[in-house]
Amino acid sequence: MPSTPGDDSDLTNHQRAAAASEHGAAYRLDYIAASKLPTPWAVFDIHVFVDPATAKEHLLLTLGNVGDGLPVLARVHSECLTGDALFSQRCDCGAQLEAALQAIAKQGRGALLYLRQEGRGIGLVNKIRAYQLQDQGADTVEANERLGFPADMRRYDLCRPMLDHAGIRSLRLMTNNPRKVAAMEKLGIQVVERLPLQVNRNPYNENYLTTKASKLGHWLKDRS
Ligand SMILES: Nc1nc2c(ncn2[C@@H]2O[C@H](COP(=O)(O)OP(=O)(O)OP(=O)(O)O)[C@@H](O)[C@H]2O)c(=O)[nH]1
Ligand SMILES: [Zn+2]
Repeated sequence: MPSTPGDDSDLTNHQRAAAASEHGAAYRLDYIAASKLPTPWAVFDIHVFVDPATAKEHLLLTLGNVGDGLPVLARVHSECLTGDALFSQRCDCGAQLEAALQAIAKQGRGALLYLRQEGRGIGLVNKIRAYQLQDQGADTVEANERLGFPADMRRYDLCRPMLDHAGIRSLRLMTNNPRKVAAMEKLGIQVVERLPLQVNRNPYNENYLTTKASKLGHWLKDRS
């Protein structure tokens, strides 16, 4: 298992988080603070939480009254520094983030959970290592496996304290990932509707998206 200083991923975080929620106990996140987050599309409320098991910060953006018991238009988004902040076209993350915030703004009500689970949980350093293997011909799943990681190491039980904090019990979830829908339902969060979020298919992410559909089970149509 590769491990370097600054490698924030990985089995260590995963094991710490798993230990923290052992025996079916509710996952614990500490709520720290909230403020306003003006974006080009709406002024969101931003809430920051810290995971005491991993010291990772996780964010919840809300818009409007989401604690009224009605289903909430929502996106559960895993961190992708390259896509979300650096405009990478290797994946669809940045475009999905923007589209989700725009959809919530249009609705005037909704929530976005920004989970610091970079690289499907393997961390930034290992994601770039995985990209290097992909440059040599591996697909996104094979690259993870060659590095000694499972295809997807993310966990979603940390969503529950964030949703509880906002009083959210049911979702209209924007995702193409069946694991996210199943994970929410396992947490006791009802998914009343699953909304596809297919944006920015391009020559650089064509293979990545095809592999997501064939190996990770994503609901993706050929064209977006
Ligand atoms: N290990 C690895 N992670 C990647 C790669 N490309 C993108 N990622 C990560 O994959 C994750 C994508 O997360 P989400 O945007 O929540 O997407 P998803 O779970 O595929 O499902 P959707 O809800 O349909 O978007 C992020 O953590 C990215 O950093 C890759 O090639 N290898
Ligand atoms: Zn990405």
